[in-house]
Amino acid sequence: MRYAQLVMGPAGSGKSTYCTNVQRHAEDSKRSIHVINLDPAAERFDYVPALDIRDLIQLSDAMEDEDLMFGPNGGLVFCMEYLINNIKWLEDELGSGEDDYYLLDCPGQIELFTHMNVIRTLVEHLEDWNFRVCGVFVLDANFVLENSKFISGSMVALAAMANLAIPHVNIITKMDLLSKSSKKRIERQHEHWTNSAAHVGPGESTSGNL
Ligand SMILES: Nc1nc2c(ncn2[C@@H]2O[C@H](COP(=O)(O)OP(=O)(O)OP(=O)(O)O)[C@@H](O)[C@H]2O)c(=O)[nH]1
Repeated sequence: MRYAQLVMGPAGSGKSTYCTNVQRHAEDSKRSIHVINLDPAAERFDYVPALDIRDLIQLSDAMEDEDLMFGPNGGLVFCMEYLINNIKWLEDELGSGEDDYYLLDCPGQIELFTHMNVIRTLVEHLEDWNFRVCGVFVLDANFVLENSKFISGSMVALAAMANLAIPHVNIITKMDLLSKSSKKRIERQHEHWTNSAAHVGPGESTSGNL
């Protein structure tokens, strides 16, 4: 069995930083976690990638093609579909190791996860190659401080979870940038949800205001 975390979330939410820190944490405890860059538009990241989609295709390849004439979003979707159409490249690069652990650092285009098939197809391939895949949805702490952003962030995470149908974990990043009082508010609310969820019965609902 092999393991993979599909690290997704809006642009700039902290996906690459999460991958870097998890990889470093693993190194500190003498374990090896490989990171794959799946963003064909990535310019820089601090981890050492075991694999990089840019060795297969880069966003500029799609955008500079005079026949395709893609803009940034269309170009990115084209690159991800190109990966799926050339999935043998990924299969060969991954080889057939046992107990390997990978983090897949995905692009920030949220539609890839919420209502397109491309990432779901990628997950199906990984499962065929004996991977157990978990979704890790990374969300900036600002998304949980304001009610409207909280609803939007929760809905996007939920849509990704429903579309991909794999075990799913949400992670709030940039907590260090919050004031003490904002952190306390989030902690209080989290406690409220955890307690409510523990006591809620079938057909009942839980609610709370931030
Ligand atoms: N203070 C702080 N900064 C963070 C944290 N996580 C990420 N950042 C910063 O936020 C910025 C974006 O982080 P990335 O890890 O590149 O975000 P990303 O989701 O990979 O971005 P895209 O690949 O563009 O979608 C960088 O400047 C990071 O240093 C965090 O937990 N705390």
